[in-house]
Amino acid sequence: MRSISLDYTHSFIEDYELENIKEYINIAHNMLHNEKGPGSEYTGWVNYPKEFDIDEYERVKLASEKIRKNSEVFIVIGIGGSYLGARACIEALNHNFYNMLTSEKRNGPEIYFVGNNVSSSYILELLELIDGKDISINTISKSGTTTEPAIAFRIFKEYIEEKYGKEEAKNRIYITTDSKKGALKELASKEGYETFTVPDDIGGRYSILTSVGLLPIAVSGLNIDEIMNGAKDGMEEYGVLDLDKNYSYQYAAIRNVLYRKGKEIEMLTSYEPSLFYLQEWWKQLFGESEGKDLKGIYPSSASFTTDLHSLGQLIQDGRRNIFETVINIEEPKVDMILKEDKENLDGLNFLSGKTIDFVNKKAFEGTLMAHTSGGVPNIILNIEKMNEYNFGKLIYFFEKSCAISGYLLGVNPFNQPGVEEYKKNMFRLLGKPGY
Ligand SMILES: O=P(O)(O)OC[C@H]1O[C@](O)(CO)[C@@H](O)[C@@H]1O
Repeated sequence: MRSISLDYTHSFIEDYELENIKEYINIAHNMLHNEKGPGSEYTGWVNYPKEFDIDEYERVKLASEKIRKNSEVFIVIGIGGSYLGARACIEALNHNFYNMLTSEKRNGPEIYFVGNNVSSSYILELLELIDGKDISINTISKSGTTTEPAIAFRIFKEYIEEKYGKEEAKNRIYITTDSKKGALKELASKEGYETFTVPDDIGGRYSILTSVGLLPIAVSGLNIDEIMNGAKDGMEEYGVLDLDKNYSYQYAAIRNVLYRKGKEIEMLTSYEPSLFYLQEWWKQLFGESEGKDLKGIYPSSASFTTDLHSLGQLIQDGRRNIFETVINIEEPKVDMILKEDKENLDGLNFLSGKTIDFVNKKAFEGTLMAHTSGGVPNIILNIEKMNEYNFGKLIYFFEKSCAISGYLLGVNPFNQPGVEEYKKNMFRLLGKPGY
C-alpha cells in the first residue's frame, strides 16, 4: 500500500479513455526527462531531490538553528513561489494555531509572511505586532526585483538596523535569491548577508524543496530530511513510465480528459483547514504553468465542510463545468471521541462514541455522493497521514503531474509571460523610469 494513492473511480472516466491518452503521456514524459520540451532550461527540479547541493542544505540547517535560538519572530518576505510553498508546509504540518501558542509549546519563533501584497495596513500592523521582540528576516526573491517583497524588505531592513545596529542586523538578515544576478544579490554581497540560492534551472513555483522553502520550514521546527526523503521517493515512484502504476501521470491524464470534455474549472478541496496554503501553492503551480495561449484549467479551491455552506450550492446545481480533486487525509493529527450527554438537548447523542474525524469522513463521503450524483467528476487523492515525508512526496506528485499536464496541453509549463502585464502598467502609473 502506497502512502499516497489516487482514486479516479468517481471521475466518470473509463479506463479506455486513459488507454487512449497513454501515448501522449509517453511523449510528455520523454519531453520532460530528455529536456526536449519548451522551458526545458527550468526543469532542474526533476532530479533535485537526489542532486541538491548538500553544502547549502547543511547551511540551511545551521541558519535555522541559529534563528530558532536568537529570534522570537521570523519574518519571511516573498511573493508567489517565493513564499507559498513554505507557508503551505508550515501550516499543513504544524499546530493549527502555531503563532498563538506559548513559546514553550511552539518550540520555535512566531512566523509571519510579508511582501506578498502592498497593503500599508498589513505591513504597519505587522510591525506593531512584533514590536519589542527579537526578530530575524529572510527575504526570498529569485529575480531580486519583484516590487512587493522589495518594498517590504526596504522597510524591515530599516527596522532591524534601527533596532540592532547595522552589524547585528547582518546576523539577522538572510537572503535567498539568484546565485549571480539581481538587485538583491548585489545588495546581499555589499552588505555581507548570509545568502542562499534559488537554482538557475528552477522557477519560483517549483522551488519549495530548495532553500526557498526549506529555510522557513526548518525554522518552524519541521524535519526537512524527512521532506526530502519523501520527495526522493516521489521522484522514483512518479518517474515510472507506466500510466497504470504512476498516480502522478494518472492525475495529469484525467485532468486532460476532463478538460477536453468541457470541465474547465478544477476545485482542489480538503476537509482540513490547515491545508489552505497548500491549496494556494497548488493554484499558483497549475495556474501559472497552464494558463496561457488562451488555454488552461482554472485552478480554484475550497475548504470543506466550511465552503459547502457557501459554494456547495453552485457545485451541486450550477453550470456543469467543474471537477473536484479532493485531498483526503486518512488519519488526522489528533482526534477525540464525542461524549454522551444526559439531557441530549442538541439531539446529538446518536454521535456519542464516534470521533470528530469519523463525522468529517462521513461529510466527505456524503459530499462525494451528492456532487457525483450532480454530475461533478471527483478525483480523490488519499494521503495516509500528513507528515513531513508525505508532504515532500505530495509536492513532487503535483510538480510532476503539472509539467506532464502542461506538455499534454501543448503549452510551456515553465514560463509566465502574462504576469508581466500588470507590472508594466503599475510601473507606468507609478512613474518608474523607463516605463
Ligand atoms: O521570486 P521572485 O522573482 O520575486 O518572483 C516571485 C513570483 O513572481 C512571479 O514571477 C510572477 O508572479 C512568480 O512566478 C514568482 O513565484
